[in-house]
Amino acid sequence: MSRLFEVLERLAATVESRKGGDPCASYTAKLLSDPALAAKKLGEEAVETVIAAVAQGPEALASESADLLYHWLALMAATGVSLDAVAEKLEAREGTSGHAEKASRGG
Ligand SMILES: N=c1c2ncn([C@@H]3O[C@H](COP(=O)(O)OP(=O)(O)OP(=O)(O)O)[C@@H](O)[C@H]3O)c2ncn1[C@@H]1O[C@H](COP(=O)(O)O)[C@@H](O)[C@H]1O
Repeated sequence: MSRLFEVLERLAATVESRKGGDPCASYTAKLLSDPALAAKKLGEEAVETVIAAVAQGPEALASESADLLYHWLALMAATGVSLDAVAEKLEAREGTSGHAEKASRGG
């Protein structure tokens, strides 16, 4: 697991470094310059991940998951949502069962 986090940390830094870059030279810069495009691409990658999970097997799922995580990092950077803000949300949920949280909303 720590290998994934190390890769994600490097990738997040690379994504940040593309801010203000040339969209013709960098696909990441293209996503960062257009949050709607970044959101659309994330949606596509999410669907492709689901298809891989239900119909294509572990290798495809790993590959689509990598696409998904890259595009998610790009969307966060494109919209200015810090990774710390996401971490804060996850931390606040630690120890709370999803069932209990849903019940507290009357679900
Ligand atoms: N991890 C990735 C990564 N994963 C996927 N992709 C790109 O995401 C795109 C995915 O689009 P699709 O699957 O829809 O394929 P497509 O049909 O060719 O794309 P579209 O024409 O629809 O945009 C492809 O162009 C992939 O190459 C990535 N592009 C970049 N990175 C990382 O970002 C770094 C910086 O990249 P640049 O900003 O392009 O220099 C790279 O060194 C990598 O580490």
